[in-house]
Amino acid sequence: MYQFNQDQTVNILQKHRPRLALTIGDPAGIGLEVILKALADSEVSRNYDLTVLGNRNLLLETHKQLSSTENLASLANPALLKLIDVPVNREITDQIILGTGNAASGAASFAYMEYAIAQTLAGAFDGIVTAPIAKSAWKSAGYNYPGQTELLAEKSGVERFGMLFVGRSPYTGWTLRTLLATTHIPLRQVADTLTPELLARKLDLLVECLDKDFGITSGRIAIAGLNPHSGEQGQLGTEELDWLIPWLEAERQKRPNFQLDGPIPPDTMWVKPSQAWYGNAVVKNPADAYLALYHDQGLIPVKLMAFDRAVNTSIGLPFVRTSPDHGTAFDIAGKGIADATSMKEAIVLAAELVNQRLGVKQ
Ligand SMILES: NC(=O)C1=CN([C@@H]2O[C@H](COP(=O)(O)OP(=O)(O)OC[C@H]3O[C@@H](n4cnc5c(N)ncnc54)[C@H](O)[C@@H]3O)[C@@H](O)[C@H]2O)C=CC1
Ligand SMILES: NCC(=O)COP(=O)(O)O
Repeated sequence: MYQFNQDQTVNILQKHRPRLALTIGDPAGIGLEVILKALADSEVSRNYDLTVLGNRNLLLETHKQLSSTENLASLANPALLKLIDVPVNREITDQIILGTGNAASGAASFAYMEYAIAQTLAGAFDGIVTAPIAKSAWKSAGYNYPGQTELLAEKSGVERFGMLFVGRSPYTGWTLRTLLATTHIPLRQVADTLTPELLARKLDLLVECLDKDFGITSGRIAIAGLNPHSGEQGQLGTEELDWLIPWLEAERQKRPNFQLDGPIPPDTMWVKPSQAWYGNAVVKNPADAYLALYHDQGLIPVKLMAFDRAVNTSIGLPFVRTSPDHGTAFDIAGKGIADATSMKEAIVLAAELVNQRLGVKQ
């Protein structure tokens, strides 16, 4: 039997074009616009095998509509795109109103996601890049999920998963990685939801992901406190003294490869990463990753630094999933002014993660 030598194998792997499904998200939002804009970039469309999952008529209508706005930007030619028309009842698509998320737009975006997940689990794609959906529209359509992440995890049969935001600084090239310990829950529930077991699971996932997806096997992880000034020795909240500090101490014994800093006062935790991001001060040792304890603790700084380019990455799934960090932006849908950088970054990162997992030299 013919045997490939190592160089030939590397060659074949190098030619692998990551096969990515791009779901169009909530069709009343800016999903189709940012996809058409991102795919107009030949670097993106040439290097990856991209298939849009959604609705052909909506794609053509969006292209026509955007071509007639004053804010004309380069758009991909819909005729040249690979597209799968996901079956959605015509009565539903007829009720989609650009700029207004409703039960119909929720039902449609849910159908695109379900289709993408099933096809990816069946091996048709290496990963999924999802345009934004509105959780409220899913709820109106009868689907009660906090977000796409939980649907992806449920359909993939995984219980350990996480929401990691990755942004590459256009100023310094430094990469900000922020994992959220809790995600879409009311603020009132955060303190009761956080436990040493939950944080240990998230830290495990983060360490695995740094290795598998970014080739980082040692370094520094910064972990936020919960209360102002990390509790100020119990005066401003006791979670740090009660369990966060002892938990971190135990983790340090278990993970000699990583310096675990924390609990860092949540307001000052973001000073060094912002300096590393903007390059306006010398930062000796910015962390390889940041663990924020709740949604806004992590996402306010991420969006201040990187709203135009951060990527939401689901970790712990059996395949790659990325998404832009922004939402459906119903207020600007159809106006032609949506910035597609984050969508482009989501596609590029998904492809890099696929290649990294396949062991392809990048
Ligand atoms: N990955 C996802 O599926 C996400 C979905 N969402 C959903 O999106 C919906 C709206 O959420 P919001 O909090 O209003 O956030 P949003 O990100 O949709 O909008 C916030 C503001 O940023 C602007 N904006 C957003 N993306 C932009 C872009 N690419 N270019 C230019 N301007 C942009 C909007 O016009 C708006 O003024 C919610 O239902 C939320 O659940 C929110 C975040 C992520
Ligand atoms: N704030 C992030 C967000 O809403 C993304 O949610 P998901 O739909 O990716 O789970």
